[in-house]
Amino acid sequence: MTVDSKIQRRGLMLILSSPSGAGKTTLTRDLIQLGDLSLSVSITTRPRRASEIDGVHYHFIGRDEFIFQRDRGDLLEWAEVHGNFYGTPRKPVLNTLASGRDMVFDVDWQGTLQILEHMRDDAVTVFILPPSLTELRTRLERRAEDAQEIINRRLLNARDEISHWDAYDYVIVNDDLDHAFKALLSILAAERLKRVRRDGLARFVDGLLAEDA
Ligand SMILES: Nc1nc2c(ncn2[C@@H]2O[C@H](COP(=O)(O)OP(=O)(O)O)[C@@H](O)[C@H]2O)c(=O)[nH]1
Ligand SMILES: Nc1ncnc2c1ncn2[C@@H]1O[C@H](COP(=O)(O)OP(=O)(O)O)[C@@H](O)[C@H]1O
Repeated sequence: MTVDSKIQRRGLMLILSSPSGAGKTTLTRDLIQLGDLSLSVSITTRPRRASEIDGVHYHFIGRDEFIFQRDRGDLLEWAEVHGNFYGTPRKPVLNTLASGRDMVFDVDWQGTLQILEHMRDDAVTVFILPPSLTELRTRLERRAEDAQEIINRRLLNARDEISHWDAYDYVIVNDDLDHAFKALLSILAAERLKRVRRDGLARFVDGLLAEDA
């Protein structure tokens, strides 16, 4: 471990948004496999897809339970997307960031704006664009996880989601997956080095200046 990498800092919130099918879940999965970021597991009222595991991809809950948790103030943010409720449990986020570990969030533009309102300094926002809407349809159909009617609804919502692209710090066009992933890693690497995040820097510099060299 280098001296630089040992300087203490608070965890950051890497927030990814995109229209459905642009590749957020794939990019998030690849990031988590690196092992040094945690995924914020949302609660949702959406039915589970065949490939999804309860508690890993989402916590799948009923509408009444969602409203109960929301009204009790358990959520950092929440939104209704494609007719379902989604929300980010607050406690795991605050604990993880305080421990210095970074977190990845897959939330829509409404959730992103709510997080920015309260936690701007911790957040890094990235919008993922598809190379074209035709390719977006192809990806949703090839993924084959949703009924045609649900795919159509997601495509209809895509223009609205995309219209919020300019609220984000970074934008990546996910044409080639490898290229998009590398771009994401560059963003993460640079953001981890930001002076304002590194609480331990002042102490390190004090130590440097006090040295009797
Ligand atoms: N605001 C908010 N949006 C979420 C949350 N979890 C997921 N979403 C968004 O909900 C939308 C639908 O997600 P999902 O049902 O997994 O479908 P997919 O995007 O087609 O894989 C996406 O835009 C997600 O980013 C959350 O906790 N809060
Ligand atoms: N760059 C890419 N080129 C081709 N297919 C991709 C690319 N990125 C993702 N996909 C595929 O597109 C589909 C939708 O991706 P997914 O990550 O589920 O999107 P989202 O989470 O944004 O809805 C998946 O089948 C995924 O394997």
